Amino acid sequence: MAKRILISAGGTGGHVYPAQALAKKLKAENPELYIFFAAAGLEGNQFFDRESFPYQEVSAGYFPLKRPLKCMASFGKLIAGLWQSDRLLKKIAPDLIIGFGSYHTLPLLLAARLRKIPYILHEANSIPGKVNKLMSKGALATGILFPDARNYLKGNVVEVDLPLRDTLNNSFMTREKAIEHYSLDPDKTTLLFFGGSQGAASLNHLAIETVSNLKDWKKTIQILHFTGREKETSKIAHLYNDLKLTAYVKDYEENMEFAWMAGDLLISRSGAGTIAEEIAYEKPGLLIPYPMAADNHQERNAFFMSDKVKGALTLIEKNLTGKKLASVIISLLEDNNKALLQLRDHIIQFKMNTVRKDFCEFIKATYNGSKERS
Ligand SMILES: CC(=O)N[C@H]1[C@@H](OP(=O)(O)OP(=O)(O)OC[C@H]2O[C@@H](n3ccc(=O)[nH]c3=O)[C@H](O)[C@@H]2O)O[C@H](CO)[C@@H](O)[C@@H]1O
Repeated sequence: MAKRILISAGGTGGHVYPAQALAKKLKAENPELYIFFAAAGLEGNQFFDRESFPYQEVSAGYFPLKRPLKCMASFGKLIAGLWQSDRLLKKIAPDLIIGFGSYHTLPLLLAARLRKIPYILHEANSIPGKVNKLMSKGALATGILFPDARNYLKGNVVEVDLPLRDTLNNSFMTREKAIEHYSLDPDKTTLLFFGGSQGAASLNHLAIETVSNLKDWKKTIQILHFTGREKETSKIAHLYNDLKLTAYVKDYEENMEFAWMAGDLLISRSGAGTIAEEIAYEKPGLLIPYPMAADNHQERNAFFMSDKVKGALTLIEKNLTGKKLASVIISLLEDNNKALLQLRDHIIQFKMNTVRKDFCEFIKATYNGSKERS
């Protein structure tokens, strides 16, 4: 197996969390392994744990084709990033590079290709981003989470899992412990609201409008809400309080294992990480895709969960009001959560019928196979 691995991932939690989870898993299996992180946006990144791994910031820019000035500035950043990456690769001399997509990783992958260093990609979304589309041809392999992504990629494309943070594999966590942690009521159904790793102002607004229409259900439901927005947290907590609803509200949950265990119905964006965790924890969801996501990939992610897994419903934001969302929630909770439990059964069925390669094992097998062939 490779002795020196460089991982490139930057940006939001959806990219950085799985990259770090993979690094920790590889390192736990082989403490001798040298792992280095490099990408744009690592410095100051709230999701990247700068204590755990050596890293270097690399310049990169994105290319919004309708904004030529921005593209020109990005081109300068890309050239600078290529130069930095080339110096870094010379210094670190990795045997293998693993890229988690997005423009943050482009200079490093281009430099790897020029130096003929092998690389493996991970694509978490149903519709891959431009960098993975461009770079998949020269990759040893690309691991995908959603089957549809295959249609956009070249080379060896294999379905794998999304590495989850080790805290999410806590087998000692129970619903009782999690409910107690938030001082919630074990007999109520918990609606879990959050808007991805960065929060979503429109989802926060919708949550308020929705629960205002659920007043008659306050003996049955309670709310767990991570706003992602410091400024909005206390206002939202007060509103739930005024509605006399049992609720726990905070900006951001670092220990999502509590949230996933305490939640009974997820109401969130449809980022890849959210869906992977939703399946892992067998939690039915109401998924409201972020309408501005590149190529509308969140909508395709959500459709996978609602149409293939049948463990969630996809609700399109532009057609959605709090009243409508409340009526969907009620339809799931009627008859002692009958429809909610059906959604959960579908997730369990899906898990039983789906075997996914572990991305960590896949990397080792792919790298070793390539060495034997060369
Ligand atoms: C706006 C946008 O383009 N978002 C993208 C971004 O989403 P985003 O960064 O929101 O990522 P995901 O939905 O993939 O994952 C969210 C992660 O944040 C964690 N979490 C969330 C709230 C909280 O309080 N605490 C916490 O730890 C969740 O447990 C999960 O691990 O990357 C994803 C993976 O490429 C894409 O699918 C999304 O489309």
